[in-house]
Order: sequence, then C-alpha cells, then structure tokens
Amino acid sequence: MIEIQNLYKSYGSLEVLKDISFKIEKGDIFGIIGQSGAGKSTLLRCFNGLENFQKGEVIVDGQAISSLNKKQMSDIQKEMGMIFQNFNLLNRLNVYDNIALPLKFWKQDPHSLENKQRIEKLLKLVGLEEKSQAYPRQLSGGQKQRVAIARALVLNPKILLCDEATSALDPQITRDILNLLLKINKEMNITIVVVTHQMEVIKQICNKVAFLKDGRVLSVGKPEELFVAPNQEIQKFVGDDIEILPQTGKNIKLFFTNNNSKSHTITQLARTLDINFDICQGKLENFRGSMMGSLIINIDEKDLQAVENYLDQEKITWEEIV
Ligand SMILES: Nc1ncnc2c1ncn2[C@@H]1O[C@H](COP(=O)(O)OP(=O)(O)OP(=O)(O)O)[C@@H](O)[C@H]1O
Repeated sequence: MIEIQNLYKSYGSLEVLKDISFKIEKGDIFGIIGQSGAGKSTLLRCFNGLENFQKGEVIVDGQAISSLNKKQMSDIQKEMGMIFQNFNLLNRLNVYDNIALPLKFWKQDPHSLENKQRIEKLLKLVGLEEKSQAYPRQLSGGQKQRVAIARALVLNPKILLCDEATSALDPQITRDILNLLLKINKEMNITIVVVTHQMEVIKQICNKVAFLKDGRVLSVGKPEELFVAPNQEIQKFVGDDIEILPQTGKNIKLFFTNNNSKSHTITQLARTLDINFDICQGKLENFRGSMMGSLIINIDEKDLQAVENYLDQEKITWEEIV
C-alpha cells in the first residue's frame, strides 16, 4: 500500500531522514515511534506530498510519489486523510461544516443528499450525532479529535495518517480514540499509519511498528516481536526500567510471548534442573489483547550453562543482564 525505498530528506544541511525503507501493507495499523526530533512527522508528510525528499522513493498504491504531476498528487492526497495533535479545526465553522470542508475543496455540495447522509453516518461513527451544530470551542479535546477523524474520512480515503493524534489527550480519552481507530480499520478497511512517541499507542492498536532514531530505522516488525528482541534502545521505549538487581550470581531475563507463556515454565525449570533461584522482577504487557511478559531471575553462577541450555531447548528468548 505504501512502500518507502531508501528515502533521504534534508532541511538545508540538516539530514532528517537517512536511508529509510519499509513497507506498509493494506489493512495494517502501522506505528512509527521514536523520540522527539527522530523524523517521524517529516516521514509521514513525505507519504502525502506535504514534504518533498531528495533521494529514494515513496510508492503509494503502485504510484511513485516523486513522478506525479499536480493533478495526480491531489488525487493521491484525496486517498489519504490526515489527523493532527492539535486537531486543526476551524473555530468559525460548526462541526458539520468542519467535516464538510474537504468536500468544498473538491467543489462538492456539502448539503447534497448524498453528502448529508455521508456526514450523518460519520457523525454516528465518531459518536457525535448530537453535536453537528456545535462549534469547536464547545467541544472537549476528545470530541474535537473525533470531528477531525470524521473530516479525514469524508472523502472515503483508503489511508488515514495520524500525527501524534492522542498526544494532547488524557489516558481514558486516548483509549477511546484508539478504539475508534481500531473500529475504522476493521469496519471500513482503512489502512492506518500512526506517528507517536507513546509506546501505549503502539501496544494498543498497531500490528506493525517501525522504530526511528536520529532519522534512521532501528527496527521494523510486530510490536510483540520487537518487545521480546533483546535490543536496549527498543526496550527503553517499552518502558523496561530495570530495577536494582542482585550483585551476586547471574541475572537472567526471560521473555514470554503468546507461544511460550505457559504458566509452568518457571516451575518446570526448577524441577527439571533441580536448582533454586530468586525471582527479582516480573512484568506483563498487553499487545492488542495478547499478553506478553518478562521475568528476571537470579541464579547461581554454577547453574548458568544448564539454565541457558534448558531455555534454548524450550525456545524461550532470554538475555543475561549484566
Ligand atoms: N520545516 C522545517 N525546517 C527545518 N527543520 C525542520 C523542519 N521540520 C522539521 N525540522 C527538523 O527535522 C527534525 C525532525 O523533525 P520531525 O518533526 O520530523 O521529528 P519528530 O520525530 O516528528 O519529532 P516531534 O515528535 O517532536 O514532532 C528535527 O530536528 C526538526 O527540528
């Protein structure tokens, strides 16, 4: 659906995107995560032509963005709705007219029967049937983002681009908006790209994620797979702060995925190898409804080899914490 090939982008002498390549498939909810300044928003804006780039290519629905003329670019832009952190609503227009703005841009009558029905359907989808005549100043942040989502969908796009769409919202409202995005993805079959610095957003809705650091892709994959990959940069995002661990013996961190989250792994380990160990830290995380976990145990140094062999044999991902 969107393919990014060896993309480079600079602002003057500042290189912001460096050799970015990955693919977003139809139906994905694809997350792009990274710290402030990593280049996430710039990358997203290269997808719909809001930014140009110096090298590489972005291919949307089989069309190379850099080769499009003005008309072809607007047609592609029509296929991509976008929402932002600060909602970007027009305060002088009511909810209905804000949602209708893209229709006006495309010279359509916002009050034709077809468009009226379309906007009413969208108002229902985002749960704002009662607010059609309200003005932005009369709405909460979550409601404003719902209006922005309805507006982004009014032209029937295939792709929805979300730039830090929940960063200004509190945790409960964030969850509601994320559930709405999940619903839009499932029921309307819209591919969603989410730029965020919040790991929670990735965990709740994304089936794929790209980690960006200093304009480069650190890793791309399923969130739960990257979570179990022993990569310290990524674990920082997952919020894996390791507490103080014993200074004696060896500390081993085990990662449990859906495939190996058998409850008896740990008791089996003790029984099979006939060893004792201490449990130092444990954590469970929810990825789109699947539980993933990690556990740090402290073992005697003399048992290290046997434990490593056992974990490898049981195909449990582990790392030694030093
Ligand atoms: N129009 C611009 N002109 C010059 N530099 C820019 C411009 N837009 C962004 N930058 C710079 O490009 C880099 C990447 O910015 P970008 O906004 O893409 O990062 P980000 O990962 O989205 O961060 P944030 O979450 O803080 O928005 C930053 O160093 C930023 O200062």
